[in-house]
Amino acid sequence: MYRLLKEAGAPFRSPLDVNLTDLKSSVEAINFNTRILDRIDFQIEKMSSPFVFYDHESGIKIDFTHFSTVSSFDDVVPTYITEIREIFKTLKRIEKGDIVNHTEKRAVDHYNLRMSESPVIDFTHFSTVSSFDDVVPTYITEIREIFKTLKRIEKGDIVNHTEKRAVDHYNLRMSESPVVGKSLAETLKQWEDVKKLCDSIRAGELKPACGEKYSDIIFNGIGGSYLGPLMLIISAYTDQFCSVCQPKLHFISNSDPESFSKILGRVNLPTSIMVTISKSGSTAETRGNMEAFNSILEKNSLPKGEHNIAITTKLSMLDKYAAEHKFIGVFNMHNETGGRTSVGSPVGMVPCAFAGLDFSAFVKGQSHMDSLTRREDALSNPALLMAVAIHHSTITVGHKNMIVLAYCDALREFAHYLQQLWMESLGKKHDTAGRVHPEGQSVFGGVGTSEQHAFMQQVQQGIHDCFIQLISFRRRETDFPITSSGSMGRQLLSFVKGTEDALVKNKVPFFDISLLSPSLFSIGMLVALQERVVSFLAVMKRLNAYDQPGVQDGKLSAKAMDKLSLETEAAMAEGKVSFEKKSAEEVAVILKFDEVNLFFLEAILMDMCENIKLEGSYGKLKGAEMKFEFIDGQFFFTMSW
Ligand SMILES: O=P(O)(O)OC[C@H]1O[C@](O)(CO)[C@@H](O)[C@@H]1O
Repeated sequence: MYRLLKEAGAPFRSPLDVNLTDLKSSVEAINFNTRILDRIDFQIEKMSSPFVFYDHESGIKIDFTHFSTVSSFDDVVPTYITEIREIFKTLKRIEKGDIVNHTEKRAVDHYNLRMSESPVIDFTHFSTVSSFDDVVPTYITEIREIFKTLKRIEKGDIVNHTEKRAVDHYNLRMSESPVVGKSLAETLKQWEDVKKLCDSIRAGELKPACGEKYSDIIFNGIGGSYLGPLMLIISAYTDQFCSVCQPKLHFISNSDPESFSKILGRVNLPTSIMVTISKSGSTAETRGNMEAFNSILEKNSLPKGEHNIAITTKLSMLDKYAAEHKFIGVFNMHNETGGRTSVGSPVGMVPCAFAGLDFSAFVKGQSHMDSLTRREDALSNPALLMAVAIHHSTITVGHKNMIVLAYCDALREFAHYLQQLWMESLGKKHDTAGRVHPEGQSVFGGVGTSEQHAFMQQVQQGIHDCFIQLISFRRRETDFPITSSGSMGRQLLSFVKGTEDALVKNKVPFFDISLLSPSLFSIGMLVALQERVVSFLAVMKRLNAYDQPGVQDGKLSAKAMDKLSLETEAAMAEGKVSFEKKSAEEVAVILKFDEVNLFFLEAILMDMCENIKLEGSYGKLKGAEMKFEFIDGQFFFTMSW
């Protein structure tokens, strides 16, 4: 700073010859950047006000001005010099791992956990940012806005203006939350309730009418009501979860009769529970799966209540249905918890409880990361550095794609999880002022080294349209000797570093996030870090990160198709309509449809030709036959009874 000031003509002879107040006016006079002005303000505050502690790195300020029993620290501190010496000796012993809890003969490791479990993020090879010292100040206005927005979000202000809602996922894991009823303590209380029910099911204390222990849990949800739970369970058990967990766990997400039928083939229906997860309680795919499951229960004379649990918002369609049918468990989430950020709510709790996982470690990890990403000093805030690096990269080079490569099977679902978090949040047509300004970040990825043998060829040598987020863990729990690398774990490390080295040579920018181990605490930190980066990027790009109007477009069109499909079936069944070699347009006339979407109608007619005989598909058209012909580039349909 001294050098820059000298170059800019400030009248100082040496770095020591600087009076802070003079320095400030000189800086103002030469119109230097505002970040330096802020720093000087802090220094002046620190020097002129001896009762205020301010740590520039973390932004912590403690004001002792009105602690009247201490008139001056200068007088009081020396009277405790012996004790202070002892404090520092003990601090060193604690952090070295010495036994300091003598009654229980234990070391005390919470400081060590926090120190070593925090991620290390290495931006050395993020080549689009040559130096944060240069780049950060260019975004000072955006950074100010970021912290204003962060405070507004955490205070519970309405920040999702299109949906007129607050956004509460940060409050759910905040020790001291300003929003009543939403805090880490409240979340842990709800976790205890969830565990009580799930543990009694797992232990066989709560049984269905047949008297046997529940054997199978089917999680039914989509988007954020599926990706988070699956990601957590995979992080603990990889894809072996189905055979490892008791009761057995299954996931159904899509509307896919084939996979639904496979799940039904694997479970023992009289001892199964479907856990339906839906914030809105009305998502079509999820509702369809629950309806299909319940009609099979009914066919088998099994009561719905004993075989269903719901996670949803109060008074949603699902909440009312669950009350009506006396589901064995209903856990409510808040309206302000967005689907893609709901993993820290009952959406993540219930799957963790059934999988025997400690959800509290996950939210504590989130909470810890939130405190790091609240730091107002850019250089010590990991989310802010990531957001600046990514924003700068998209602006200067135009990188629109982010590849997430996690070197650990535990994170097999992580890229998929991030895809929703990032793309549903940042892929927007309008900015917050309502102007058309399409934005977005395409996210894809998977696990290294597997992807090394899949998409990495293009990344290394093909078009340069992406940057990479690499995630790896420093400590392993087990290992196996192999000759080429010494051990399997060492081979993985060689591949992480080998890939990074090749990326440097091929000039592909990346940053590397490394954590101690894939514990739930670490996964909580990772999730919270990405949530914050997304929040920050949304401010920088002036987007509402919390709505998803584009998804609504597809949902509404599918509803219109549903309506036409039902009307077509009903019209054909009424009077047993027959026709021969008719185009979709002609069929519309036969069925007396005035205005019709022919693109939809042709797809429906084609589907009838292929599936009309299938039990369960077109109930009203039982006994009808249908076929199609393709003549001169057009489809013609024939129907007979
Ligand atoms: O939990 P719900 O309400 O069923 O919604 C499922 C998913 O659908 C969306 O609303 C849109 O895809 C997501 O945001 C959400 O996670």
